[in-house]
Amino acid sequence: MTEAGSAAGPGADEERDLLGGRWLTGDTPYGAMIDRLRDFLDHVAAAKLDDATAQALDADLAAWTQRLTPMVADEAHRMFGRVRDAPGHGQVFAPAFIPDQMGDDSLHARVTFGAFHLGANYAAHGGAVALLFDEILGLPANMSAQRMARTAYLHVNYRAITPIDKELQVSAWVTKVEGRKRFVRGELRYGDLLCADAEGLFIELLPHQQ
Ligand SMILES: CCCCC/C=C\C/C=C\C/C=C\C/C=C\CCCC(=O)SCCNC(=O)CCNC(=O)[C@H](O)C(C)(C)COP(=O)(O)OP(=O)(O)OC[C@H]1O[C@@H](n2cnc3c(N)ncnc32)[C@H](O)[C@@H]1OP(=O)(O)O
Repeated sequence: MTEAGSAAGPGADEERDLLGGRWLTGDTPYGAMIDRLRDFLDHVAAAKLDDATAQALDADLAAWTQRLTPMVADEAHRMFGRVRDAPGHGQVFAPAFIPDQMGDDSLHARVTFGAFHLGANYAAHGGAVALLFDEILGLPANMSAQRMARTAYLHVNYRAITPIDKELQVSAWVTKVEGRKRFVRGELRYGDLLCADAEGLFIELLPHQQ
């Protein structure tokens, strides 16, 4: 594999997005690998390893790092975070959200935080919740934009513990558009319980900022 587009196979989605890259679909070998990587990170985070297991895993990871090093590509040809129908669109740093409804100015999704996103006491890390909101609010902020909109601020209110390993509901909707400015609100719920809400300002970039 030398570049993302050619490696993705016949299932690859050639459509280009606002960032100038390609979107892939989950039925590609890359999509399957990313699903496994997310699951792997949750298993690493949840496990108590003995020394022999840690050493074996370290050796395997070192071999894979070496194998991947010559495949480093420029940003437009990278695949990470570009699997349209994978949880968290294949960005395993982000919690595993699955969009159910996506309009021009709103989004409803399910999300499950795993062990990888644990803060303490089986609750999600506050930074992971903020990361989720950046992704989830950023999508409707960008859907109808001509150019990419960047986060200018993101205000998160933590209202209750956000549990891991439970399916949660997350929503985001544009509340106001003023020139290049898009104001977006979001909520994260576990059933009737409001875990967190957020407000973000996203600013559409000028041509020279892209
Ligand atoms: C699952 C399927 C997916 C399918 C998706 C398909 C398509 C979508 C494609 C792509 C979208 C992809 C992903 C989206 C997801 C996530 C998005 C994450 C985005 C980020 O994670 S991105 C990284 C973090 N982000 C930064 O790295 C920003 C650093 N920063 C800057 O790059 C500049 O700062 C910039 C450009 C923001 C503005 O700079 P600038 O020079 O262009 O504009 P300026 O400063 O003049 O501000 C203009 C007006 O905004 C007001 N204003 C500015 N800042 C304010 C603030 N903080 N508070 C209140 N007001 C503020 C001013 O007061 C003025 O207001 P006024 O016009 O009224 O005077």
